[in-house]
Amino acid sequence: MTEATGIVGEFLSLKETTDAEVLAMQCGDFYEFFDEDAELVAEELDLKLSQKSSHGSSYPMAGVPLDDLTPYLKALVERGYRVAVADQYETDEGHAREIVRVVTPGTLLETTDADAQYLAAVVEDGAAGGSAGASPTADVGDDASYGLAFADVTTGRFLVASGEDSAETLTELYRFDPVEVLPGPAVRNDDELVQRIRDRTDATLTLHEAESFAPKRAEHVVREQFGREPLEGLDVPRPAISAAGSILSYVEETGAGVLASMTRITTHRSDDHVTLDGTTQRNLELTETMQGDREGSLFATIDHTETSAGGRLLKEWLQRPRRSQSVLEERQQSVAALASAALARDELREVLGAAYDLERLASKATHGSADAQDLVAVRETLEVLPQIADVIDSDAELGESPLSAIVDRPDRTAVADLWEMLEEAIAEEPPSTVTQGGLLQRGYREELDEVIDRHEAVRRWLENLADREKREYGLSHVTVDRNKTDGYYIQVGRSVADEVPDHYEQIKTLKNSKRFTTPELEDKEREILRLEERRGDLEYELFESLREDVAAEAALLQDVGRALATVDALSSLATHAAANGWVRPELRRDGDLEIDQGRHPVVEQTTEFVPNDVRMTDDRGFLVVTGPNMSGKSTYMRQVACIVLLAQVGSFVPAREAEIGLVDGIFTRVGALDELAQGRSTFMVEMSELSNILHTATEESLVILDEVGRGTATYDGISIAWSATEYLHNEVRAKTLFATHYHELTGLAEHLPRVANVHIAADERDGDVTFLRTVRDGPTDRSYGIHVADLAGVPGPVVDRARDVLGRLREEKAIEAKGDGSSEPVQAVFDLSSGTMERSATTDGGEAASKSATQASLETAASSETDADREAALEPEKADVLADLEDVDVNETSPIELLTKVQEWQRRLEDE
Ligand SMILES: Nc1ncnc2c1ncn2[C@@H]1O[C@H](COP(=O)(O)OP(=O)(O)OP(=O)(O)O)[C@@H](O)[C@H]1O
Repeated sequence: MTEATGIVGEFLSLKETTDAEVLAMQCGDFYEFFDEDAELVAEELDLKLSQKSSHGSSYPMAGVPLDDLTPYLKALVERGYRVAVADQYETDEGHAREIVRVVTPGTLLETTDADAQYLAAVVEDGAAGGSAGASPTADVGDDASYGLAFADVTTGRFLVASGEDSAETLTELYRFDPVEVLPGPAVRNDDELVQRIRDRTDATLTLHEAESFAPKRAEHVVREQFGREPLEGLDVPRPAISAAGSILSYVEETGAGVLASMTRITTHRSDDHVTLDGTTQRNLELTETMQGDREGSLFATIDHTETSAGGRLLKEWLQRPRRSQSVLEERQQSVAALASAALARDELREVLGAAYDLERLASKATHGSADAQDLVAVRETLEVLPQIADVIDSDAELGESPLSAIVDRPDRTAVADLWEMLEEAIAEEPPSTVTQGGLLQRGYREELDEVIDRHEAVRRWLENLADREKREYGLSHVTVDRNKTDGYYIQVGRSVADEVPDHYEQIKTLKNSKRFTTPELEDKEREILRLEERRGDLEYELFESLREDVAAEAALLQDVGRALATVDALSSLATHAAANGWVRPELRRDGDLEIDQGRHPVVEQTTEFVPNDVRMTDDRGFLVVTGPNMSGKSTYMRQVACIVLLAQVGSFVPAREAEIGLVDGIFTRVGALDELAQGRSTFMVEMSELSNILHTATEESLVILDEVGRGTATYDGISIAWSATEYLHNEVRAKTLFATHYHELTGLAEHLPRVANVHIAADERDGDVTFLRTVRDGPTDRSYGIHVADLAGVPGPVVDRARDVLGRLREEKAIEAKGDGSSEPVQAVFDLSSGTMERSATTDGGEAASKSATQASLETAASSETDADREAALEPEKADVLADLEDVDVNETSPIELLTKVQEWQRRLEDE
């Protein structure tokens, strides 16, 4: 193919200069895509493809009108493409084109989504040594530390953070859920970490130039942006500065033009926040359900915010619960005041309804994309602040709450000044285009008023010209109009065309009329065109400078936006609390948890919920939760986690009364639906999550374990569950709720002092199980697994036999409990491989226990004689099934396999 020249050639050579996947190049009134790019956008965006020939070759071409680029850009970026935009400008020699912006997921300003849109950078601390080629357990134990920076170009938020190891770093990343991540030089070579970032976030990974991460250069860039002082006050770790510097250089390089909206740098300290890893956020369905729906998540349930900024903040609170009692109590005070002031709260929410997203508007103003309507939105939102303050002041309780300080934080005089400036400047209902005039108020600038007056005068002269001509020359059928080719003209009906005065110059003859001009009309035409241009230019100039004045107040707008969002988020919490009978929890430092009549915040919305108590104190910090399938174990445990989390958001909680010991982290290990979808082994995931918890949780953490060990053969499963319990109890000492089907674990309560059993009660009458959903102390007293088999129609003899087998297994399987030293361990030994009891050779106590277990097993064996008789009386197929049942080694078979076997037996029995 010959080298393309002309427009296609220009496109292809511009494309070579960028690493963006797609280039949109302005050609007059269109943005065009050529060649492969055209094919790609045609495919992705359903655009019509045409052909453009250049130098004997033909190239695919697609285009969108100039003003319509935004939605296409957005769609491409949301699909993960980086899109370069080249604009056209005039030069002495004609047109030239230049790439002005590369739009990427993290620098997309045109978002319509209310969520924060973070661009993140992750840098490994060089001093700590490389972790490239980290082991699969890099989640824990590797010694590299990391620096992180997060920027939201749509709101100007800029934060730095650090991660002690890769696990903490991933937790921070998940907390901010970035849309784009810039891995630093060492991080990008760490396949394991990169893979984990990909797994745990939906972010696009972008390789930004390595030099921008260089400590000296990064520090310089950061100081240029934020000044010297904030950095010194912040005590930001070195790799976090590198991360911050690279983000700033990236934002600058991609041409988003919003650097000025990044007015402050703040540190996000993980110590201030409750550790909440990605798995836990998913398990507790914080912002989306396990199925990925927003509806049904905790956030969707409690979100009654009126503004998108308020919703964004509330979500941030949920994702980043706090640990400081004073911060939380301050929020609680506001929620309490708002919850009891129903009328004032409604009023506040109504006023808030008129507020726009000021943080976003500030970014648009600095970027130069805010139009006059956006500035009206700024003005109207600034009005909201004093109105909110008035409502708060008018209610005694609200006035005394921290809400007053929240609305007083932004500089109210500066707000009033900015409001006044906009009020005087912007027209009442300006158009959305900024180049066609009508943007500004009369009286705003004398110079503009003069131009407008003259423009209006000429316009009126032209408007009245037809009437004047009719009157003066006695002409009927006269109109005055303008079009592109003829300019202004006087049009006279053909019948009277001969009666026109001499100074009329004919310019066109039409079928029924003739068009004329006059020297005076030509003068006026020149004048009006000049004035139109002048008015447009002047208005745009004034508007631009006004927009710059607004952009200069970005920090103020962010303050006001934040204050309004805070009031909105707090009102939302109060609204939900009032509507659902939630109470203010008492926050405690001693770690005790006492929830009276607690409910699950989401499940209670759709179900007649049976409230339950929770008591976890120093002497019962580990609850083994048992109960039949579907009885409500998971719900109960998640309810506890959600209540603690809500309390650490500053919210009220669904309970009659609650005392919440503050935690430093919430860890959960629940089913692994989503990992299954990613094709990873369930059991491997289960174990790496467990390992993570055992390493990371502390005495101040809350741990929720649902069915640990289920993913492997029963022996392994019980052993792991058992030893994890001992470790959590003895070493970690975290407050733990552990739901299990391994009845064996309930025995631990007798040997480990802080372990207590609770069970979810079920009532059985006439063969039917009724789930009572009530949590009671003590273990379940029967095996409902077999009961479920019974309910499912497994024949009576099989069920009976299963009960016997179970009874034997239980009695024989005594396992030594390893205590924390404060109580005597019980010792009994069951030879799992042979299925026989052997005497323990260790302690006296052990021998005694062992003996009694042997005794019990003998008794069971005796009673099974009758079963043998019963077997003999069965038909052959039933006997076969029974034989198979006996052959099954329960301890070497996973529950899934067992279930499959039961199904098969059922089928065989039905076939009979
Ligand atoms: N306290 C309650 N009041 C009313 N409904 C409840 C309560 N607790 C749980 N439920 C409902 O009971 C059903 C089963 O709950 P859950 O999944 O927690 O049971 P489970 O014991 O964990 O089951 P499995 O052992 O099979 O995992 C759910 O539909 C849940 O909404």
